[in-house]
Amino acid sequence: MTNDIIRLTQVTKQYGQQVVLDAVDFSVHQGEIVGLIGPSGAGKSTIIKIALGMEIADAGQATVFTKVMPNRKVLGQLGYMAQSDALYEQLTARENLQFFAEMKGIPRQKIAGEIQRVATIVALTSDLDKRVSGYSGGMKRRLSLTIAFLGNPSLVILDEPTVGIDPALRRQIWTELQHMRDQGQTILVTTHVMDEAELVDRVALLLGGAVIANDAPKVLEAEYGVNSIEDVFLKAEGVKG
Ligand SMILES: Nc1ncnc2c1ncn2[C@@H]1O[C@H](COP(=O)(O)OP(=O)(O)OP(=O)(O)O)[C@@H](O)[C@H]1O
Repeated sequence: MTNDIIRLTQVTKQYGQQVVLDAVDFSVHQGEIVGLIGPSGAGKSTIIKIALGMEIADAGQATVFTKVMPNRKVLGQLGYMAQSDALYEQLTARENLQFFAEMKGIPRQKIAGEIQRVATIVALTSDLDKRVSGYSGGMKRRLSLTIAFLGNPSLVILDEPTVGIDPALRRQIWTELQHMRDQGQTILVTTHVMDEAELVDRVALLLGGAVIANDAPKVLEAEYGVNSIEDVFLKAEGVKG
């Protein structure tokens, strides 16, 4: 389909004897929030890394914006937040943001305003001039999130973005993600927080190396005869296990 922003076709990935992804088909369409869920070790980060071209599939193919990955040109159009923070600890948050904004090619005269905009989303404006080494874990997650938002990329990929973030701010971040989606941006997010999985447009459940369910939360709940995505997850795991 032409509006596939991410498309994995028959992707297989093996580490040693362990088959993590087994001929997975998975796509994310323009202007939707897709939540990728699954038990720890199911291969969620591996899907993301293959989509980004950071890992190479043993078989199958990943495309982003119809370009076969890895492809450097595509990277400028997306924002990525990894599961572990990759920040310059000895610099302030503002200096980190300045560095990443320049890397992304944001025009110099727009950088200060852009830093203010993304810091406001995660309530970091009053801490921007502190060194990252003095940041708490949650503050570092929030800073990583702002880096992914810099420049309003058309595709945002977030690996466990709200770990260590308190409930009020978590809600604010989800409101922002939905706003971005309404503006036409595309978002892929992994989460262990099942309440968050209720907020996405489509949930993909990864289990046993395959995407075993892939639909709107309410559709999946009806299909499984339960009232929450948490129960879909538990029921699916129970059936597989
Ligand atoms: N570089 C690697 N070398 C060997 N095994 C790996 C490597 N990367 C991932 N794996 C294995 O692949 C499996 C899937 O890992 P992955 O990080 O994709 O899972 P996940 O679903 O993101 O887990 P979590 O929710 O705990 O973050 C795990 O069993 C992991 O140990």
